[in-house]
Amino acid sequence: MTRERLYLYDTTLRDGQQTQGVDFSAADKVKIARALDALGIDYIEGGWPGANPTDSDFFRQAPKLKRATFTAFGMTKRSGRSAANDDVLAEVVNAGTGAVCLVGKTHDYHVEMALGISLDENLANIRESVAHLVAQGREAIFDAEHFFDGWKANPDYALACLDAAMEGGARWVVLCDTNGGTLPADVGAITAAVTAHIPGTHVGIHTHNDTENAVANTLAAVDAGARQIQGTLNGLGERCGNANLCSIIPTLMLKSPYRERFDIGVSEDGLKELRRASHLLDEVLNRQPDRHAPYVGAAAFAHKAGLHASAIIKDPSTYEHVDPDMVGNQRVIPMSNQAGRSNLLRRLGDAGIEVDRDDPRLGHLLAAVKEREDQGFAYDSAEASFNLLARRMLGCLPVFFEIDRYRVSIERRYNALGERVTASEAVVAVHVDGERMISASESIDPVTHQDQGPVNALALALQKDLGRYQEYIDDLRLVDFKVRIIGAGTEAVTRVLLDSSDDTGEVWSTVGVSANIVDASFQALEDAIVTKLIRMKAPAVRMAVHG
Ligand SMILES: CC(=O)SCCNC(=O)CCNC(=O)[C@H](O)C(C)(C)COP(=O)(O)OP(=O)(O)OC[C@H]1O[C@@H](n2cnc3c(N)ncnc32)[C@H](O)[C@@H]1OP(=O)(O)O
Ligand SMILES: CC(=O)C(=O)O
Repeated sequence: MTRERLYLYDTTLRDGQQTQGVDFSAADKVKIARALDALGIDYIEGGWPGANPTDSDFFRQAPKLKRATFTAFGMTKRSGRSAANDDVLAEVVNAGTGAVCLVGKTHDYHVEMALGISLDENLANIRESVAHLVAQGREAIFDAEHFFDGWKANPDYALACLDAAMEGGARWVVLCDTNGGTLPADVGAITAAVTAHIPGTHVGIHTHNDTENAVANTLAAVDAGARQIQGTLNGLGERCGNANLCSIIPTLMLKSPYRERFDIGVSEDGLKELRRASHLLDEVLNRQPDRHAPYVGAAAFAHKAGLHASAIIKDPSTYEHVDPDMVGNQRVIPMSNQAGRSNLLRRLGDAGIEVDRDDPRLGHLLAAVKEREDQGFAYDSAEASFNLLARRMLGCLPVFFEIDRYRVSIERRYNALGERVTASEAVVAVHVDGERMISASESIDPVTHQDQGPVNALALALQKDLGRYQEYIDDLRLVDFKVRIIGAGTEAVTRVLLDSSDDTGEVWSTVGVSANIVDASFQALEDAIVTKLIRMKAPAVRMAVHG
């Protein structure tokens, strides 16, 4: 079978920017465009030049892309003027990109209701706008807005809009499920009808995720002949999002029948960078990555149940649909009350702790994990705390410092401007190899001068002076903090999960459980610091007492 080329078109910087709460700066866009280019995306849509100052700025300082075609987005010309005299279109064309994508109406109702023009006038606007791009030497792409709904209402007219774009010289006509309500069988049937009329090598697909079917709809369109795929990183996009390229790309490369039939611009090495690109977007948006995202999520290859872990150790394919390494991800065998001995052994091996399968201490550790999970600890999320517990029970936990006591105070008062404010202070006393050190800290944000709360004050105090260990923890940062009340009434306890990081960019999670939220936080904090010291191979004062 001869292989065919599928083209990937990324609209993170345009449709992704239409997500509520997303507001890229021009610098953010440059960073994301570079990552997409490195990944092997064919077209990178940068935004709508002229629509807002950020997009205009971004196109002015457009990044030099190595292989992707940089694309500007706009709309077809308005009626009553020529394409050359339409000021909105002019700004789009003047951005000087190799390709230009214009959205145009293809649903007869929208033409008459939203644009208020005749159906023929709309066809002429599409044809002339596309021809104008081609006359300027640009690759022209036509985004056929509301195409599937339009087809259901009036297929002849929807198709006539595509024909008008093709007559104007469009390289691609892209079928858009703008409202995201079409289901895969309809997308497949309608796309097949289109590709029977216009060769699929000119047909693209743009789907929205309003029924959680954006990826399935995209694949249905490819099955029916579409050869350009529009989508976004992490499925960002208007309302519920667009088709997620982080799911589509590995599916095309690793799954039958796509891997046997198609080539895309992403190489095997590029595929390993997908997870990084996904996380880069989260970083830009200051969002926690979705742990359960297919292929790229931290839990995408996490095997919690004992039966799964036992078989995984014998052959990973027993519970994995692809090798995590191929998408730059890794297998995780978390510890939890679902775990058996196999989970435990695997997890210990990952942490560099070698134990014989028949070692009786394994049974004690397993029982301890299950008992502590019953109390509220969550070791499947807090791998670092699991490692510390295991080390303690197996007699290989280094002791660096010991907490003597801590104290936290919170005050609410009125400042000099008469505003109600809070102030948190903490004092921590630690012993390091016989030397007692006391540190105090208050928790004030240096920029906003706002109180950052008692846990932050404790963290600052604990990290302020650890004597000879101070140099090892200078780059330690707390990056996320989650609090959950477990149980109810007088039995309720607080669980705190803390994510920490350092200059390596790696993140580790720790957990604390107590009836007191500050104490639960302090436990998680102490585990985070001990983990950092172990990671840094800091010399221990001694080993913890076994068991
Ligand atoms: C399906 C999609 O997601 S397409 C992408 C949508 N993205 C955006 O809208 C974000 C960027 N848009 C904008 O910043 C603004 O809408 C602008 C700058 C483009 C236009 O702003 P304004 O001139 O103030 O118009 P406004 O946004 O109020 O309305 C859109 C106008 O475009 C017209 N229009 C809509 N689609 C088209 C089209 N395909 N071809 C021609 N005209 C169109 C509408 O009829 C309306 O005109 P009217 O005000 O005469 O009724
Ligand atoms: C063009 C586009 O974003 C849509 O129709 O959804």
